[in-house]
Amino acid sequence: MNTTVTAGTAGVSERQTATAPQPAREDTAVREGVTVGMPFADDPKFRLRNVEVFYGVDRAIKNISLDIARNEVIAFIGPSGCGKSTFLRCLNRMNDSIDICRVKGSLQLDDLDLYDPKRDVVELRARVGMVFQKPNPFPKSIYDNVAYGPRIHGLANRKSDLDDIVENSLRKAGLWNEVKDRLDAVATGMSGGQQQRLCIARAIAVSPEVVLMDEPCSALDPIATARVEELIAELSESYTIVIVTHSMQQAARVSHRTAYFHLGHLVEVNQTDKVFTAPEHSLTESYITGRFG
Ligand SMILES: Nc1ncnc2c1ncn2[C@@H]1O[C@H](COP(=O)(O)OP(=O)(O)OP(=O)(O)O)[C@@H](O)[C@H]1O
Repeated sequence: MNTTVTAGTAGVSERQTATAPQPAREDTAVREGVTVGMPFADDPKFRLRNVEVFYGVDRAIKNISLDIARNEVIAFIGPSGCGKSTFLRCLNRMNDSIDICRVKGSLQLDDLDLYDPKRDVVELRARVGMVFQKPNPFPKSIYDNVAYGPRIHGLANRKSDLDDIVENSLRKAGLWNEVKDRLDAVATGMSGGQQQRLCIARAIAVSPEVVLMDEPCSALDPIATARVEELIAELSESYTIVIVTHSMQQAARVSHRTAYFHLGHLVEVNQTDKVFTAPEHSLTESYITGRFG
């Protein structure tokens, strides 16, 4: 990661310096729109301000402001139902498919307004790819799973170009050696871990800038999980990665910064080692020490 993250209080002051004295441990109160730690970044990939998400009349995300730096891996953690997936899905407008869902606030990817009504969502999702909890390969061949996106986005003019994209994507996903002799085999016949790496290959085949991962290892065994975690480290050299995880060990292993969500609020964002060794907010501490969750 090559972007400086900065301290700040959402909606109040974005540009306190990173070296400003840290406040004493916050009490257990959550103050709406206030996030302790380092929620902001210089020259961020995503600039998200005063984001609120409603399902009907229920407010699932409550005035959250956050920057996501270029080429960082940021982990979203927090108790079940606190809004991690809802917030993640705002980043490539996955929530659009839920009729009762409404998103408010300012959400920018570079200088692009994500929620501009004229935005081409298919194009946006090519820039901001997604890997889901359960591996979901298409019931097609391994080759066609990876070639699907480049084909619909017209990224390859010749068969040999498409072959190159498929091979490179499978290599980056750490799967090439396992599948190069059976590219025509149906993808649903692979192991769960292989299927998830195939889904990662499929996501990166369209050269996204960001990969969103919603609990990508929850259906995998420890060996397949370790492989995907290694892959996240390798991919972070080229992509910005946002990962929702229930595993604090996983957040600690793979991410640069960790964001702690609580009842729709973003309570704390800090460098991952700080979150797990010296959290600033007492709610973060309670969660990481297992007092609730
Ligand atoms: N499609 C939906 N319709 C209505 N409410 C929803 C919908 N999806 C999520 N919610 C509600 O929004 C809130 C946040 O849910 P979300 O799934 O984002 O939380 P989460 O932190 O990702 O949870 P988990 O860790 O259990 O996956 C919850 O109260 C949930 O019930």
